[in-house]
Amino acid sequence: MSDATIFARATGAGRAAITILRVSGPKAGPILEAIAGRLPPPRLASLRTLRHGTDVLDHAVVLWLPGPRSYTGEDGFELHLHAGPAIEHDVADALVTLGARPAEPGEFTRRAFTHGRIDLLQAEAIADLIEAETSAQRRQALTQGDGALSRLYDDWAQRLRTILAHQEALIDFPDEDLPPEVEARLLTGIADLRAQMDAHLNDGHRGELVRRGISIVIAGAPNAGKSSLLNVLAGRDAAIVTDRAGTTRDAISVTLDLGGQRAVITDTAGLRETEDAIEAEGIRRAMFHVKQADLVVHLYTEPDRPAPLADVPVEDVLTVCNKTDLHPAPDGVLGISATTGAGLGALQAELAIRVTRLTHSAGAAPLTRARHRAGITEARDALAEAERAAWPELRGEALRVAMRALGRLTGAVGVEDLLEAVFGSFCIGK
Ligand SMILES: Nc1nc2c(ncn2[C@@H]2O[C@H](COP(=O)(O)OP(=O)(O)OP(=O)(O)O)[C@@H](O)[C@H]2O)c(=O)[nH]1
Ligand SMILES: [K+]
Ligand SMILES: [Mg+2]
Repeated sequence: MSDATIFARATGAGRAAITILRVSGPKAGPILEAIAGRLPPPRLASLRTLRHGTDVLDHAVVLWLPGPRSYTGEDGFELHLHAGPAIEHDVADALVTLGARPAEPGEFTRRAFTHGRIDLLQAEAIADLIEAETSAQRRQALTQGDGALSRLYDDWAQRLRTILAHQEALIDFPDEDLPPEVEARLLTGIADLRAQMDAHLNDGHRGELVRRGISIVIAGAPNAGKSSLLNVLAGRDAAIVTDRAGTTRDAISVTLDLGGQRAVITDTAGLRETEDAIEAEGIRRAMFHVKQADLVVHLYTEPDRPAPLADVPVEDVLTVCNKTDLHPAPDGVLGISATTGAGLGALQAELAIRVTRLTHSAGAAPLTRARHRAGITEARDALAEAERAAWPELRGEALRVAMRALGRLTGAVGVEDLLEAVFGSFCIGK
C-alpha cells in the first residue's frame, strides 16, 4: 500500500487560474521524467511542456521535490496546471497510465507521519489549520503544528524514562546499598510530574474551546427579543421573530467571529410555564442548551424582572436588558435595543472580553482534543497509582502504563487503531 505512488488535487474545486496536482511515492521521479522530459532542479519552479506520448497536455510550472526533505518524506512533485477540467482529467489519465493512483483522504499527511516527518499531534494540527475559521484557531493550530505540545509530552516521557530506569535499579538490586535518597527522589519525581499533568488538565478546556468554538446561549422569558438579538448579531434573518410569545421552539445556532475567536451562538425557546406540548419540548431543549453553554446571555426587558436561571453558575451568566428604546436599562445592567442597534457594540465588546477570558492561555501549549485529555488523564491516573503502590514491581508497572499513554499521544507507540480516526477526517489531497 505505501509502495503506491499517489496523486491528488491540492487546490480547491471550482473556477480558478491554476490547479495544483501533487504526486508522492517511489515512481514520482520516473513519472515526472516521462511527462516533463527530464527532472528539473530540486525545489525550483521550472516551466515545462507536459506530454503524454505525443499529446501535449499543458505548459505548466513544475516542482521536483525529492525525499526525504519533502512533505511526505518520499519523492514527489507538483504540477501547477492551467485550471480546466479537460487538462485535469487528461493529466490524471497520464499519471494513472504511468503507474500512479488517486490518493485517499489524508494519505499525504499519513505518509508524512509514517516517515517520521511529523508526529500524531502535528498531523492533527494540520487538520485543525485547514479547518481554522478564526485567527485564534489559526494561531493555536500553528503552535501545535510547530511541535509545542509534542515537546511538552516528549519532555514528560523523557523524565518518566529516567524515573523508570531508577525504579528498575531498585527492583534489580534490592539488597545492594543503594542510597535511600534514590527512592525518595524517585517518588518526588513522580509527584512533580503528576502535579504538572493535573495543571495541564485543569486548564478550563481552553484549547478545546478555541478549537470547537465557545458556546454562547441566549435564554430568557418569551418575547424578550432573543431571536431578534441572534439575528442582529448574525447579520441575517436566521430565526423567526414575531410579537407572539412562544415563537421559537427549536434551538437555532449561528457561528460568529468574536474578536478573532470562534463562537457558536444559540437562540432558544422563551422560558415559562406552558400547557402546550410543543412549546414545553422547546423549553426542555432550551434548558439542555443553557446547561451545556460556556456562557449564557440572559435577556430580559424592563419592567419585568429576570427570574434566575436554574443550574447555571452566576459567573457564566451575562444579564442583558433589551428594548431600551421603550424602557431604559437600570444602572449596572448592560442595555441594548435589538431594534435600533443601541448598545450592541458594547455587548459585542463584553462578549469578546468574556470569550478571551475563557480561552486565555498562560503561555503553555494547551491540549486541544478529547483524545489528548483522555491520554493525559490515563497517564496522570497511572502516576497516582505508582505513588500509592506498595511493591516496587507494581510501581514499575504503573509507570510503564503512564509511558504508554504518553507515547500514544505523539504516536510513538501502538497507535494503528487510532490512525483511521485521525486521518479519516482529512480531505483528499492533504
Ligand atoms: N421596541 C422593541 N421591540 C423589540 C426589540 N427587540 C425585539 N422586539 C420585538 O419584540 C417581539 C419579540 O421578539 P422576538 O425576537 O421574537 O423575541 P423572543 O425572545 O425570541 O421570543 P420567543 O421566541 O417567543 O421566546 C417582536 O415583535 C420584536 O420585533 C427592541 O429592542 N425594541
Ligand atoms: K416572540
Ligand atoms: Mg424567539
